Parts: sequence; C-alpha cells; structure tokens
Amino acid sequence: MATLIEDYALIGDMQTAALVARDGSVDWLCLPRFDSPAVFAGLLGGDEHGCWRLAPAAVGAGAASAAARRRYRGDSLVLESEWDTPEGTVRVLDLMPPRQDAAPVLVRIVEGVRGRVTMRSALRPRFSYGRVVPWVRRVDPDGTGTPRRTVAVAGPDSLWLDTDAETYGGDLTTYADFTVAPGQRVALTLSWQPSHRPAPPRPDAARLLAGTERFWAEWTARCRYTGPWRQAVMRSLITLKALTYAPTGGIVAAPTTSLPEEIGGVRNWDYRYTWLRDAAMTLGALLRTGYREEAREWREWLLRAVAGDAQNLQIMYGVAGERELAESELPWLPGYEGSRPVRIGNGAAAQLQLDVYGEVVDALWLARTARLTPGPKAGDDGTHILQMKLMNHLESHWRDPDEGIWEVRGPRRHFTHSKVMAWVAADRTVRRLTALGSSGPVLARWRALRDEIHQEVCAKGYDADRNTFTRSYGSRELDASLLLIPQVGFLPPGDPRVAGTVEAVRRELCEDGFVRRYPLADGPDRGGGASGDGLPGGEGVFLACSFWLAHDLALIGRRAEGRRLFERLLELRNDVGLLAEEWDTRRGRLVGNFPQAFSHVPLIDAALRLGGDGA
Ligand SMILES: OC[C@H]1O[C@H](O[C@H]2O[C@H](CO)[C@@H](O)[C@H](O)[C@H]2O)[C@H](O)[C@@H](O)[C@@H]1O
Repeated sequence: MATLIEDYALIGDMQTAALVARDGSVDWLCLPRFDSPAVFAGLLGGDEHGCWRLAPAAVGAGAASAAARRRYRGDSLVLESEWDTPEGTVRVLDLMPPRQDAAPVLVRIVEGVRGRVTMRSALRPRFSYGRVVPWVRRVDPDGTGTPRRTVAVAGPDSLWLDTDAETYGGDLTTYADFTVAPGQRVALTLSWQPSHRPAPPRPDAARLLAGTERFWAEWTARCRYTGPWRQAVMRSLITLKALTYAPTGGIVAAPTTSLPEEIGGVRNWDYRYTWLRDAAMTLGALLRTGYREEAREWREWLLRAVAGDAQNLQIMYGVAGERELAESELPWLPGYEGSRPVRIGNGAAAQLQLDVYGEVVDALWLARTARLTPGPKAGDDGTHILQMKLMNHLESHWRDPDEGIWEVRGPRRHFTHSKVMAWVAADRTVRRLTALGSSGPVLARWRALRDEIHQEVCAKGYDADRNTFTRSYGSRELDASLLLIPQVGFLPPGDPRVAGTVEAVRRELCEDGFVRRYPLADGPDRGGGASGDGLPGGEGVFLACSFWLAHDLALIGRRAEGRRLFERLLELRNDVGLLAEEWDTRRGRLVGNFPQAFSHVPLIDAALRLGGDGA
C-alpha cells in the first residue's frame, strides 16, 4: 500500500521542499525550485520513480518499517525520526538548510541512541519526474586519491552524494550500509548542481544543522501569537514560511502536484505556484501574527508580477512572477494510489476569477494599515497606481460571469462570492481614499460602485425564502465561500442573513460536521446538487471552509460551538501538525495537495478569532 498522505512530513529550504515518509523514504523533491522537475517522484508512483530511503537495515526482518516516533525539533523544520529495532534505537535527522547563494542540500544525519544499529541508505534519483535514470559514478574532484563522492548526472542536473559511509551500486540504486553506536553520528548529504558546473563543495552536515536550527529559532521568536493553540499556530506559520520562495517572496499553494482530491480520481492539480488569492490570505495571517517582513516581501513580489500588465491580471503566477503555466500530463507516472492523470502546470491560470481583485486590494489595505508602506502619501511605492489600475478594470468587468474561487471547469456563472469580493475591492478603495483625505468625484465614483455591487448581491445572490445567500445569482445551491461574508465585512455578523447562511451551510453542505465547498453532481452521497463543476468524481470536505465555519460561529456569538469544531479540525492534522487541502470522511484520510497553505491560513485566522485576540 502507498504511504498515506498524513504519513509524510515536510522539510525545505524556502526555495524547494521534500516530503519524508515515516519509513524514512524521501518520496518527493523538486530541484532547484518548488516547480522544477522532481528528482524523487515516488510519491506519484513507486520507488522506481525516485526516492531515498534511510532506515534500519533490519526493516522487514524484525524491525517495523515506520519510525516509532517522529517530531520536529522544537519550533523548527528539522525532522527527527526514531526507530526501535531488535539491535537498539536509532535516530535520523532530516533537514534542508536555508540557502544563501549555495547549492541546495538535503542533509540526513543518523545518530545512534541505544545498542548498535545497522542502517541502510538506498538512493534512487530519477530525474525529470521519475522518467530518467541518471548515470552514476564515484569521483574524486578534489584529487584526494580516493573517489569518495558519488555523482548522478542526466541532462541539466547533477546530484552529489557525500558520506563517510562506504557506498556501492546495484539495481540502479546507490547503497550505503553502516552501523551506529550510541552517540555516534553518520551524515549523508545530497547536493544539487547544474551538471555543467564544477562539483559543489562537500557540505559540513554538523554546521548546516546548527545553522538551520539557529535560523528557525530566530524566526519563530518573532511570532506574536500568545493564544491557547500556540503549537498549532506556530507549526502553521513555519509551514507557510517553508512555502515561501525566499528569493522573490512568492508563496506556493503547496509543494506538491497531483495529490488527489479523491483517491483514484482525476482531480489532481499542480499547486507549486503562487495564487494571488492564497498568497493574499497568507499575507493577512502573517501580518496578524507579527511577520511584517514576509508580508512586505510578498507585496514587492505582487508589484513585480502584476505591474507589467495590471489589466490582464492572472489569478496565479510562477514563484518569480512567470505567466506561462501551461497544463500538461505526465503519462509515465501512475499517480498517487493510481490517481491519474498526474499534471504539471495549471490551466486555471487562464481563468477569470473576479474575487482575486478583492483579495489583492484587501491585502494592500492590510499592508497599509500595518504601515508597511514607507510614507503616508499615495503613490509612494507603486501600490496606489496598481490599485487604481485594478479598480478601473474591475469597474468595467465586475458584471461578467467568471469561474469563481473554486476554479470550476464548467461554464462561467455569476458567483455570489466573486461579486462580494468585487465589493471588498471597492470598499477598501473607498477607505483608502478617505484615509488620504480625498473627496469629490473620485471618491464618489468608488462609493457608487461599492453601493451598486452591494445592492445587486443582496437582491440577486440572496434567497429570502430560505434566508441564505446562494452560490450564484438565482440558484438555490449553497457555497461555502459565502461563509466569508461576515469575515470580509460585507455584512455585520449580527445581520440575520449571516446567521441564516451559516445555518444553511451547516444543514446542506456539512458531512460529519465538516464543510464541503459546494454540492457535487456525481455520486450517490455527493449532495445531490445539479451543479457539477466540469469534472467527474467527487472530493473530500474542504478544510479551509471548515475553519471558516468555526470562525463564523465565533463571529456570530457561538464561540463554544466554534471552538468544538476547531478542536475537531486540529485532530485532523497529522502527527507533525500538517494538513492537506481536504479530508475524506469515509476513509478518514487527508486528501489533496500537502501541506496546503490554504488550510493552514484559516487555521491561524480561526485561532486568532476563537482565542479572543483576533484582528
Ligand atoms: O477544483 C478544481 C480546481 O482545483 C484547484 O484549485 C483549488 O486550489 C487553489 C489553490 O489552493 C485555490 O486557490 C482554489 O480556490 C481551489 O479551488 C486547481 O488548482 C484548479 O486547477 C482546479 O480547477
């Protein structure tokens, strides 16, 4: 059986990330960037698609394959896994040191704890998402007389394995067998380098470990959250930081592609890009917990990515602002538990999703209220001009149907949430201009737009008979994105239409107390709606929406219920505090890309609200 999604832990260097399974296998790693081709793609196939297993050699012959215990070392991204075997106990530290103009390195340090344990490292790099078996040889680039380094080369990539342990080859795999005694350490490092470049320096594992621990200790010390769920919030913040591409400030939605929203299904998407929606929401969570620098960097990223062509805002970009994200399939990969196709790129990049204007303008507003902008005057940093361009465009397009927050692949519609977010864009613009002391026709223009959108949404997106907002104009279906109405200030929490919508969502969209995004047409237990979303099959309950419900319950004065739901959601995190995009209630498993920023952001926001110190 494939490794469960919840059996993975994340390590990363803020340019890319790896997933490490409980059995000591690194099954996912793209190099050198989050969206580069994977060198280990076993996650979406088998060992033959690339992996690096490091575990006691006795696994299968007396020792359990999964580590008996694992955790992150304090508030860090250094993973610590321990195995108990008939020979003794052994610990493996896995980490990727934050990069500073150096080669990306995956560091694995084996520590003897009790007895003498024999370990086996089995390294199978497969470049180009598991397709290419590299040429592997032992080399001596430093002229020591002993070829101690192992290099794997194919096309543009080279990987360098360094270890003091003896290595040998067989079955297209590089092995190392060695024994550790208590207190003894054996390090293995894997560095990536463009294949035309000379050998990278041999990494000093102990120094890299110390530097990585120092980095995370300093970073986490900046957190201002002091509420009751500190551990969950801190792990979420560390995860968001790990998903931030440090050179540019772009934030990926998740480090994986094609982890299925339904096991065996086709809803498999590439999330290794920066969605304006997800990143804008991330900025809010970071600001509310004291992380101003990351928020500033993302705003700079936004200005660079969007400024060239603000009229043609894309809903997502590459981590450096790239616009070409063409979607394609990788037919040689069988997919996670057979969930095909495996896709790279994302066709949603070409969609119209009007809500993005609201999320971006709201993020700019938040950044300003947090005084990230250097001076008090409009135009100081380019964001004012950007905002005005976005607003001009929105003014002429907010009446258009779109694909909406859920990126449906069916026909465009007048999604109520999209219009609500268009209102948010107009509202924050009015607030901004008012704060700047504007008056007269410019302010009047945006006020008029704000009021017109509000009236239209309340007239066409609200079902008075059932006292609930609806998914799209004139439809009877519900949509969990409507839970955001009080959170973005479209209506005050005390408005009876808010409580009515919350109740309707609970009644019609909940499964085991958790929230589905919208009713799906397919399947007997899929809600029975006729909506469809252009895709066959179903999906799990959506974790972001479930956190939004907990958040809303606090807003409308039902804090105890909100807390209960929130605590249940925390139970869905895996043993190291990570969440995927969705939860399969029937199988009791995490599904979808992992770990997912869009789940960890509303976790933080709900914790702030429910703990009483919400912004
Ligand atoms: O369900 C269909 C769509 O699913 C993906 O989009 C989802 O993930 C995005 C990133 O977190 C999020 O912003 C969006 O709201 C979600 O619906 C996928 O990327 C799309 O291509 C797909 O159509």
